[in-house]
Amino acid sequence: MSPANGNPAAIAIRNVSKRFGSFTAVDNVDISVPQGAFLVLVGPSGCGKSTLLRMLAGLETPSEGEMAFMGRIVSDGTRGLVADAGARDAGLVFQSYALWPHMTVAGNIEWPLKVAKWSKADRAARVDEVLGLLGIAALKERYPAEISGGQQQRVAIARTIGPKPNILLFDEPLSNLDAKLRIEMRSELMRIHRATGATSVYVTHDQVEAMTMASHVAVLNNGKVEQFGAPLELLENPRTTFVATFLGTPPANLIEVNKSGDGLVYDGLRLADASRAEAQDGVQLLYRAHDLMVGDVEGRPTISARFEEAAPIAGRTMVTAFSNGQRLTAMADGYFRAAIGDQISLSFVNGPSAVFAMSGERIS
Ligand SMILES: Nc1ncnc2c1ncn2[C@@H]1O[C@H](COP(=O)(O)OP(=O)(O)OP(=O)(O)O)[C@@H](O)[C@H]1O
Repeated sequence: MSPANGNPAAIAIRNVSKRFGSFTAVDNVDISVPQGAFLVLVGPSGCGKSTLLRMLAGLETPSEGEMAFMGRIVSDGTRGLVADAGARDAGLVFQSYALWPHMTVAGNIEWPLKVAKWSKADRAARVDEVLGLLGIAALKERYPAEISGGQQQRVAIARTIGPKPNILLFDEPLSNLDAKLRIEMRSELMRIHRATGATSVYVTHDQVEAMTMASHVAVLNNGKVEQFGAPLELLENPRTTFVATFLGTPPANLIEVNKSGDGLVYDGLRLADASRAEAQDGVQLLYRAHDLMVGDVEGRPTISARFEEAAPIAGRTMVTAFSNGQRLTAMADGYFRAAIGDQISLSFVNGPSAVFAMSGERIS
């Protein structure tokens, strides 16, 4: 449906909450994305992402708030209104493929087109088109039991995009695939998203998936949106410690420090200027892994830590070590090895990239 005037958001979620009894699974979520956006809902298990997606799909009714696609209300909690799946113009891909076992690949893809009353000729042309788009034309006459898990997932995606929905909804669609296939399918999905021109919403607990695929990311925690924005904006400008430590690879370090004189001090070591903490006495400093280097660096604060593990990444090494019971992630140039339990030096080569109150809110 075309917008009446201006450019309404392809998807607008307005103050939506969902309660199950006295439990609030989705808490006053308010986000909008433009047409063609790839919105990723990311967060730990139980944070409410699937419930939010199920409301977008029309499988759950909001307890409060409303959802609009292209300016048209599709769910309204106050009135208990939920437009059915057909009227929403949205297609859903689950993590389980749920193909119809008694139908061939072509039959599976054709079925929703039959339901939507496409002509026979149009159906045949569209089935061939999406088979080509997903690179599975050779599997056309096979049955689901005769193809691999990765191929089944492609068929499920082909079946969903067949009727050309304006909105594509994905619920952890890659979680059943092995690591290599998952990376391949990530780029495939992006290609399909662009080729269809649809607006996509994608649920995952995998922050790497979120950062690689998204045009917009909503980080959810306990049913609330902790932060919403472009992936790099969230990485460079996290508003809370939750966002700062949930996003980013390798994981970031949060170091608790206290004010002492004009400095912020960790274990007797001055790490930053006290002015960074404003009026607070104790704060948390954020250091990305590359801000903490293995070894002594002249003129930089250095601590001793107990070596735990080393993982080579692109010619460098990600090192995990413990200091005062705290897990730290640092980088070493080239390949680095030590015996578990060895004491190693870690240097803070850069200042903290952010300062947070003990409550988790950003200060500076
Ligand atoms: N039908 C239901 N009745 C009661 N509680 C529910 C229902 N559906 C979900 N919940 C609860 O709501 C919360 C959010 O669930 P949801 O499935 O949306 O989380 P999620 O972020 O998708 O988690 P996961 O990554 O584990 O799938 C959970 O605590 C869950 O137990």
